Amino acid sequence: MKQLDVCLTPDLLHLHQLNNVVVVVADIFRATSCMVTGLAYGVGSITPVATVEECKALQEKGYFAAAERNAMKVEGFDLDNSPFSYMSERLIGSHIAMTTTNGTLSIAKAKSAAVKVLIGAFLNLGALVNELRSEQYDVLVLCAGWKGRPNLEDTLFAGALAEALKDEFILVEDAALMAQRLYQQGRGNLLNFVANSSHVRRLQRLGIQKDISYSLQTDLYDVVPVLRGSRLVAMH
Ligand SMILES: O=C(O)[C@H](CS(=O)(=O)O)OP(=O)(O)O
Repeated sequence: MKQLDVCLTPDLLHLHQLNNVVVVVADIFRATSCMVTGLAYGVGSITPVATVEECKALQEKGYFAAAERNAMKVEGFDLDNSPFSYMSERLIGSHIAMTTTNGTLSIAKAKSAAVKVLIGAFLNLGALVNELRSEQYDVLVLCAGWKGRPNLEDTLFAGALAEALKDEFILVEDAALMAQRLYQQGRGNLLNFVANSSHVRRLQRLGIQKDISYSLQTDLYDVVPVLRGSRLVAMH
């Protein structure tokens, strides 16, 4: 039987074997919610990069560029890290370069070794579950966390995936069981469950409220972003 494991933060990724593993990167607030939204709204591709400098270089080549650090847009870039910014008509068919504090760094860490990198959010949970059911490989959910620390919302998402796939995948390690049990506890009201979390408090301090409830909605979109070369594109 296939195995599903959870890496609670990218700083623990060195403990995981990624050969023949599909990695699902999750950064609920807000990078992977942006990626799913953008591709659902018709963005052509999103190139995740780890640094602001790499993002700038792609902007100079004609990409729309999204650069965020500590939840704020970096000066000189076109887009911030709000999913609502990815709903614009001007982005349909466009190529976006994106760097964020935690999410794109996690993708950069996973991409060299994984057999495939997929992007997960509550927004595309059902589509992702269907995709993973037909995968022949083990799955690792990589939670982006916050600057090397685990966080509640990404772990909840990992738990939602573990719960949905529990008949097809064995949950071998305690991190997967912890995530699953956390989700079982919180699923009745995700918004309430994350209310005092560090990321929610940080976003609220900056007046960013609507992204929180938006990103906790389940199954809004049928799109599964997959990394092809350096670009994330919609899988089907
Ligand atoms: O913009 C975000 O929500 C975060 C920034 S921080 O974690 O609040 O500093 O970036 P992300 O890479 O999407 O976690």
